[in-house]
Amino acid sequence: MSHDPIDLNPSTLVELRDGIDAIDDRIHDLLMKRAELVMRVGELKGKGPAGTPFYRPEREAQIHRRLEGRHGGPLPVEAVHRIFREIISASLNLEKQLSVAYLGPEATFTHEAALKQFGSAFTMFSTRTITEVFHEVEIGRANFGVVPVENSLEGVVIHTLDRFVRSPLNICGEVLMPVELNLLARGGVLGEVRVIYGHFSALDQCAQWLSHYLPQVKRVEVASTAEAAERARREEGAGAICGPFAANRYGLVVIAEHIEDQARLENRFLVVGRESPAPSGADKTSIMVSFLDDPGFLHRILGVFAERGINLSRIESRPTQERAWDYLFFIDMEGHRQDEGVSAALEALGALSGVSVKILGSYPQHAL
Ligand SMILES: O=C(O)C(=O)C[C@]1(C(=O)O)C=C[C@@H](O)C=C1
Repeated sequence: MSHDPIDLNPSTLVELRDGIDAIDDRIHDLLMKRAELVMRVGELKGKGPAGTPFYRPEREAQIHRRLEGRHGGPLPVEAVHRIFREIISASLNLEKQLSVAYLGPEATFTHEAALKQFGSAFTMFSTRTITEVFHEVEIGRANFGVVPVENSLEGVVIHTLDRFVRSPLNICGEVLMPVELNLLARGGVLGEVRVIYGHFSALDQCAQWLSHYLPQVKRVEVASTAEAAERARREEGAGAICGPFAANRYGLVVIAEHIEDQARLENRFLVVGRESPAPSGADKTSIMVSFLDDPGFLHRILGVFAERGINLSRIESRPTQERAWDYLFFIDMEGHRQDEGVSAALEALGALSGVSVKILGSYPQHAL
């Protein structure tokens, strides 16, 4: 492809728009060329052994990290990530059509996380519970599932951890999303709000703001932020605490932005599936460990990682659901199970008598 150089210093509106048209033509041509290459990648995968994965989160993470590394210019890097998310999503759709189940209803934070991970070319459907997300993937009705696992204020989502105990699925990815909570309603006037609907954690996260600005207004707990938005859409004088994503979907007006009491809240979600991503260069590994209720055992387990200089990013304990007072530990560490240090630590852990280890997955650290 040879092109005329694009004039970056035009002076009139017509010339500026001519320049934009010329650039759009090139972007369009290049997108089609990229799609042709991706289709050839898809053909190679199709000829590979049965079960060769089409979705390659480690490769996608590398693409995003590489772009971030070369980024410069007026567009924010988040916009670049969003654009490439969609390019990759549409490209993968040429290789294979894949589906994703997420904890619904529509317009929840988990839905937003699923779109952030997979883009909009995937077939997506919601389920009512976390267990159903796992089930849909386990029986093959969805290729992947997205579930919440951690909220930086409320802590861990126990249903998700508990479900891993009896699920054959792997963790294939994580999505981190800053929490933005807004007050929404059909009309945009604070003084007209008579009742506020919200998920219990959203109400909790905004408690100070609500007490200060709307001390007399009744707060009603509902099952999800999406349900709160639905109620606010139907009821006169009702407000809902939701993210901006729900505001668009339910046609509500934002009355107040960022009403969360604590800045920089973050939610973490997991992608579950049957595939095991290859190393991406910056990965995490999650495991589940159970051991005899013996003094010093936890110390020995943690020692296995400390001796090898492996950084643990999270440790969470849960009752085993089998015997009272027996505990399971969920441990996240930096590195991929194929990395030398992590693989040696996992081997040493498995060799400790009285310890059983289940590897839940190695996956790229959140890239965007
Ligand atoms: O590199 C691959 O394996 C591809 O299929 C190409 C591509 C892309 O568009 O760049 C598409 C989907 C994969 O999840 C990763 C990357």
